Amino acid sequence: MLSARGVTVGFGSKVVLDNLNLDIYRGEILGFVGASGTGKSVLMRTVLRLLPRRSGNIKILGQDFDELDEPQRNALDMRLGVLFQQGALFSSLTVKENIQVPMREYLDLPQSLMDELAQLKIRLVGLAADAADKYPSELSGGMIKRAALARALALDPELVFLDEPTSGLDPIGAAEFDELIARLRDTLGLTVYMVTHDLDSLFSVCDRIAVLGKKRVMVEGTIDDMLAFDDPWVQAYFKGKRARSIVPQSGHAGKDSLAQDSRGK
Ligand SMILES: Nc1ncnc2c1ncn2[C@@H]1O[C@H](COP(=O)(O)OP(=O)(O)OP(=O)(O)O)[C@@H](O)[C@H]1O
Repeated sequence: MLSARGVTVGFGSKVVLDNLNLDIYRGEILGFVGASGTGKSVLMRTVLRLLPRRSGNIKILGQDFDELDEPQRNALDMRLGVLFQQGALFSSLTVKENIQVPMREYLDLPQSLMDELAQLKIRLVGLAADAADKYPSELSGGMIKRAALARALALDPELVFLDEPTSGLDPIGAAEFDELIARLRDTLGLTVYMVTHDLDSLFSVCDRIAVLGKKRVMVEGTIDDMLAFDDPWVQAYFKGKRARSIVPQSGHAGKDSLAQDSRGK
């Protein structure tokens, strides 16, 4: 679904990502972690072409944006969904209107059909029907995340990018959001790229984890791969006090067995 090779990104004299490689496979939920300021958001924005890269190439759904013309780029963009940090909803638009923004941008549909589609997405993410006409300021943090997810799903994408989707949610709200993501992956066949600091999310819903450090993906794999990886930050993150309360520290801990110990289970 995504293949990044030799990606280098910087600002002035500062190199943030250096010769980074990353793969995401169809149908998986990939958890992307790394210390604050290591470049997780920069990579996501680079993949989405919101930031330029200095070198390397990125293929999404088998296609390289650089080799596409404008209509082909739009067609590829429509197959991607994005949930930015804090939801990034337009504050002057209702939930329904926010969900319809990508529809207006890419499709030419009658208003009545867009209204029906927006209601469908609202129900899909577990919001009440009357959320449609509310403004973001009238929503709780959890509702904002769900509304933003509904907008990310507006065009039935195949690959969804989530930037810290559970940050700011209480543990129960975060667990429910994780379950929603897993259910949507199972029912819609989504592939999910999820930047997160949330250990519970990593242990309960992610199929694989990639760790960003030293300006590249240091290690990709299962929790067992993380536990076995010899790097001080990775060891501290996955074997630290908080992690120990969630994840069994012996090897061979599959995702299912991990899930039993995770938040809310
Ligand atoms: N537009 C920009 N111009 C200059 N520097 C930037 C820009 N965007 C990001 N950076 C720098 O790139 C580095 C990586 O930032 P980024 O936001 O990707 O970190 P992150 O890993 O997502 O952090 P966090 O987990 O705290 O969200 C930081 O040092 C940041 O200051």
